[in-house]
Amino acid sequence: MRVRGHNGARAYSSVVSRTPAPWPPVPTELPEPHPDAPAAGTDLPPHYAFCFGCGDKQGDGLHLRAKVGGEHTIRSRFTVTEAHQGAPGLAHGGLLACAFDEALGTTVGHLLRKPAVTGKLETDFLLPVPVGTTLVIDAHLDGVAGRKVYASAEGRLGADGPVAVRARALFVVVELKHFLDNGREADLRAVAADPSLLGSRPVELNP
Ligand SMILES: CCCCC/C=C\C/C=C\C/C=C\C/C=C\CCCC(=O)SCCNC(=O)CCNC(=O)[C@H](O)C(C)(C)COP(=O)(O)OP(=O)(O)OC[C@H]1O[C@@H](n2cnc3c(N)ncnc32)[C@H](O)[C@@H]1OP(=O)(O)O
Repeated sequence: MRVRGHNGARAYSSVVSRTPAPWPPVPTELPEPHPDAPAAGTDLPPHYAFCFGCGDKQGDGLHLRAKVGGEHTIRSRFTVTEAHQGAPGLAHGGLLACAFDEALGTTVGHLLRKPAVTGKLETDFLLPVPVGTTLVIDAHLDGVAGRKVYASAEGRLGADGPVAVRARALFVVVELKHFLDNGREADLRAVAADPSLLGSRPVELNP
């Protein structure tokens, strides 16, 4: 059914339907884990100390912590603090989306051992997430089609709580050049001077 948006633009109601589209949207393969992929049970280090999602050097960041689950899964935890509010006592939806971007990106990066960036991220917010909650996010690598990598996740209010947020994303594998060409020079130099700022990297970064 066709509907009109508030600005008169023509749109399809299916765009905002709760009925999920097929996923992954294209034929994919599920690769064997990379030989250097961390084993089940491994606690993963922050991938970049200044990352808003996982970095130790971002005071009000999300401080997501991730642990490898099965061959294609990673479990992340994120505790919502006062700094993450959107409404009184409730997490901001954009920050929840950030947590899923991080959890999904960590899953793709660590299991495939390739640099990839988010091309598309969809989120379904099912329940409000109160300050003080630890969101437990189980992310799954769903399939690979060339450079395109599909992953999905659900987040619970505590390990055994109800599902509050679901997300799925397309990541696109890129060369390291992507970061070197586009990153701010001062930050690239800081990483070159102190490689420990990058907790995980497939190759040496030497700008
Ligand atoms: C510093 C080194 C780090 C290395 C680390 C590596 C491993 C270490 C382990 C772990 C890492 C751990 C954790 C990571 C944690 C968190 C991750 C957060 C990730 C982010 O937060 S990252 C920031 C936000 N992100 C961006 O900043 C991207 C901006 N963007 C671009 O840079 C380009 O846009 C790009 C590169 C995406 C594509 O550009 P491009 O020119 O290379 O390729 P192209 O356009 O041809 O797309 C190729 C195919 O993807 C399809 N495609 C693309 N976009 C699509 C869309 N939106 N919807 C549907 N399909 C799409 C095309 O349709 C085509 O499909 P097809 O091949 O079938 O035609």
